[in-house]
Amino acid sequence: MTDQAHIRNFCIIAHIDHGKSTLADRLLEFTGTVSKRELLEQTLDQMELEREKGITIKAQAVRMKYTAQDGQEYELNLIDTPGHVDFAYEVSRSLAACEGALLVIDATQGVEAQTLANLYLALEADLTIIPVINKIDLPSADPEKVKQEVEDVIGLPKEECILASAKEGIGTVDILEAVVKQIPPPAGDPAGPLRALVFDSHYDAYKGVIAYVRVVDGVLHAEEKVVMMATGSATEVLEAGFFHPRLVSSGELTTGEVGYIATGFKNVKDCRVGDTVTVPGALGKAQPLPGYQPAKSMVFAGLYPVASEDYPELRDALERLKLNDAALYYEPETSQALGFGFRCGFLGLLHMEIIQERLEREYNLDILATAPSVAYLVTKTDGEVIEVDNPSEMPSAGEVEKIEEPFMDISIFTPSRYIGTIMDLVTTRRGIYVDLKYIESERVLLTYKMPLAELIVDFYDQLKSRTQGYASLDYNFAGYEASDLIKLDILVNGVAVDALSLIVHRDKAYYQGRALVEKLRGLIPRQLFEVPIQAAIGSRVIARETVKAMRKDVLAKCYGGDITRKRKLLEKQKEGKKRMKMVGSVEIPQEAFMAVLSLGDGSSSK
Ligand SMILES: Nc1nc2c(ncn2[C@@H]2O[C@H](COP(=O)(O)OP(=O)(O)OP(=O)(O)O)[C@@H](O)[C@H]2O)c(=O)[nH]1
Repeated sequence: MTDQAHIRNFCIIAHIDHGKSTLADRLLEFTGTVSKRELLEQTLDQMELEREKGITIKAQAVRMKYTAQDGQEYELNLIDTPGHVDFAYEVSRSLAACEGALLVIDATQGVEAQTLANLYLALEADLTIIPVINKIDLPSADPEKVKQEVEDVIGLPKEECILASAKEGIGTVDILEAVVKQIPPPAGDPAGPLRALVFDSHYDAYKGVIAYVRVVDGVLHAEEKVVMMATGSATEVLEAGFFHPRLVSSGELTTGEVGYIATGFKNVKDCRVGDTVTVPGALGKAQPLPGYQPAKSMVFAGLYPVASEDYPELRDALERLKLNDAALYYEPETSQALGFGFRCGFLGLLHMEIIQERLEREYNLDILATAPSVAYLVTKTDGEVIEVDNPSEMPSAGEVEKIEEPFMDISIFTPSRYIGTIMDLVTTRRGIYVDLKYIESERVLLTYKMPLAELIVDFYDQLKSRTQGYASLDYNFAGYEASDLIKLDILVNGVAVDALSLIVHRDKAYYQGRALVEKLRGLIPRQLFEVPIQAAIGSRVIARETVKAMRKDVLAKCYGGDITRKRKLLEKQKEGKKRMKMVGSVEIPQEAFMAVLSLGDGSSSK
């Protein structure tokens, strides 16, 4: 047990790639928590996918012992926060478990969109901020310029910046000393009723749900009965302890400490991020810790097995993923075109991508995904308000009074030479200009309001390509607003394909309809007969293209001679078929369902 005066709880926040994980590794190594060799096995980012994508998805916590220059030993808890905006709520809960944050800024890049986004979250959580300018070993590092940015943009005195190289271990001691001296110790009530904040949780096949907790008041003991204040779920703590960096069972966690409890719950939904752990006796007396929010899906898509007999496997896989991911939402859905599948809700596009990849890689499933959609609020003429997250379920125009869609506040950091092309991009995406602020002579912060539906259709890729990768983006939900939206149907061979319907702005409907049928003509393979592809609003066809009938047998090319070539060709064809769906009498490939994602903007400058 450590008294609160000798505990420091902190996290590292940074823009992607500014060196958060490398700095964490250096701190763990310097304090002897892990050896260099163990570090190679990557301790903080555990999931394979995280490593490959180079991002941190799940927050975790590690305890270190550090003897400071004042001769005293401190317990330092480093809480790792997810780095992507899709997981902003999880970030905010991890921050709520800390008293301070190291704000890492790349000395060659300066302040970026997520540096500020994370900083604001940290300030909201009332954390002490220690600015660290990292990568000063690089020849292109310009620490003086970045210091000035810290003063001008972030508002912290530039003298407070610690210069560091996480790669070479420069500045490590300065950082640890600053953590001890500047970050306040926890100030909970040791005698009060138990209150512990769940800032992350995951499902473990042997121990059930493991919750990562910060004890705010009181003491948490193993074998004690506990209750979750928000969900009401009750259980007995099977084990309590901390990460060092592997699980160390310690029997209890005292006031101010960070660690884990094995809850025995079978599903993370019993033990949600943001919930408060307490003891049954304190219910009604102790207030829940502030900030609990159920996860809210922002992006929706249909997931269908390519082979319909895989449906039960897909259901089981989603069920298992959900055990570990309270933010994943799904329900059965039937599409005329695609058969039986699931409507899924995700926190954002990255979340969706991760789930899709896990289904394919860990569960070996071939999945067909429909284009992502947002949730629309539709007021019908009879006054009823419904939520529609699947374009094919949009009521017909005659029944609709108004449609509201989610808008986001977006901020873009960019060198000023790209202002023109970004403005152009954002405007074609129905963005509304809010502000332009010079960060320094050649860098600006642009803010806009923009529909989420426009953001999820390759906006980020467009932004990156138009700015040679220099711009950085951050966004937050702003609220629902009414827009002039209509449903665009796509007919293949005279049949409306429900999974290809989309909701578009009236002004863009004609352009998007044209672009989509043109694109589909290139994607839908030739059949034995001619296939018309049409875009329609209600019963009015606004665009048409035709896929010509197939003329030659593909094998004709081989002159009937070389059998191995023939076999190769057939195999290649089979491969190409993997992600095809028969819709009526026409085969439609996966790419067709995603075609809407790469339609471009109808703007000239690319
Ligand atoms: N030269 C140099 N490279 C560094 C330093 N710190 C980190 N890097 C490199 O920068 C890259 C990104 O570092 P990470 O620690 O993975 O960055 P991160 O902020 O954790 O990234 P995310 O997990 O994606 O948020 C890696 O290739 C590191 O090796 C440094 O001090 N000097």
